[in-house]
Amino acid sequence: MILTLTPNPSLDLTIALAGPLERGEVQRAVAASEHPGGKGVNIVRALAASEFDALALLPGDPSDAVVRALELESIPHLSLPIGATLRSNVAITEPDGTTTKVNEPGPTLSAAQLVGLLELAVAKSDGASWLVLAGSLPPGAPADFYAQVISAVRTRYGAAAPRIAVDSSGTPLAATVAGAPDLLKPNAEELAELSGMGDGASLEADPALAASAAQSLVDQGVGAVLATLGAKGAVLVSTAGRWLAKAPVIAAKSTVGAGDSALAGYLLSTLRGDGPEACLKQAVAHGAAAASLPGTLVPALHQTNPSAVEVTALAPDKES
Ligand SMILES: O=P(O)(O)OC[C@@]1(O)O[C@H](CO)[C@@H](O)[C@@H]1O
Repeated sequence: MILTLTPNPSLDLTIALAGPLERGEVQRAVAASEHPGGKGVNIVRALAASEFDALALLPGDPSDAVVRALELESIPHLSLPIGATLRSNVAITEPDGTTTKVNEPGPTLSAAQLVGLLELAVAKSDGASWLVLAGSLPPGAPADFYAQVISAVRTRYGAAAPRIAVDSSGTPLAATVAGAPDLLKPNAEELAELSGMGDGASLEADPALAASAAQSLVDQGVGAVLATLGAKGAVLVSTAGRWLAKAPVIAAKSTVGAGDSALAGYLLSTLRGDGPEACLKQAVAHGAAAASLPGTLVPALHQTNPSAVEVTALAPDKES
């Protein structure tokens, strides 16, 4: 089973425009859709669509729109009541696939509620294959909240602990590196910030540089880094090697949730017992399929085409 923890989930509203976004103008939308979101929620939506056993843990009252949407869509979840309304995030998509995202901060969680979420993650980790710590942290959470969860789960289960993946950003992501998670899934910008090498644009343009940046995290004890590089594809770096997967050419409709789908594809591929190259292929196939769907729709396995993804091994850095 794949377990995800999303401390700051959202109701994702996607608004599609008929033309480019014009700042300061009134524009008419041609379509709008709403889905329960947050990175870990999207990962479970993608896994459930492919009938993989997955469970999303999140804060949220039974009456909250996010929790009700999860019920309605039959997405496996367990929510911890917090007595506050979860956030709404907005994505505006243009016909060429350009997506502008505005995310609310989310409700403040008390120390007791955060302990409740951490304890829920520890309890539900029993027998799980993966635990994914996903998304931003809500106001009130300490920056090392994910690091605390990693430590608590490993203390509780030792060698039987699930493998731990982190899909976050900024300080909450950086604070997990010392805890040696099994997998990090940064995008180019997050990888640049985390490694101190280049910037988002330069890592997307130069996958070898992205691989070097990922290597610097593996050298610090991270099990593997799956770095998504937008339309360029993704690189996977671990002690076993480094690979680049080129993304197939697609007509992008909305990139929201593409990275989450890529991680879902990678995780389900590990559960099939695939090797690193096949896992990377499935990740990029899932990400591409998600980007070609409108809004935050996530693909099922049968909607992905891993055979269209080309994977090549990358040479190690000269000094490593
Ligand atoms: O504000 P965060 O937690 O970093 O990201 C939240 C979010 O943008 O991530 C998902 C897409 O990856 C969306 O479902 C959601 O709105």
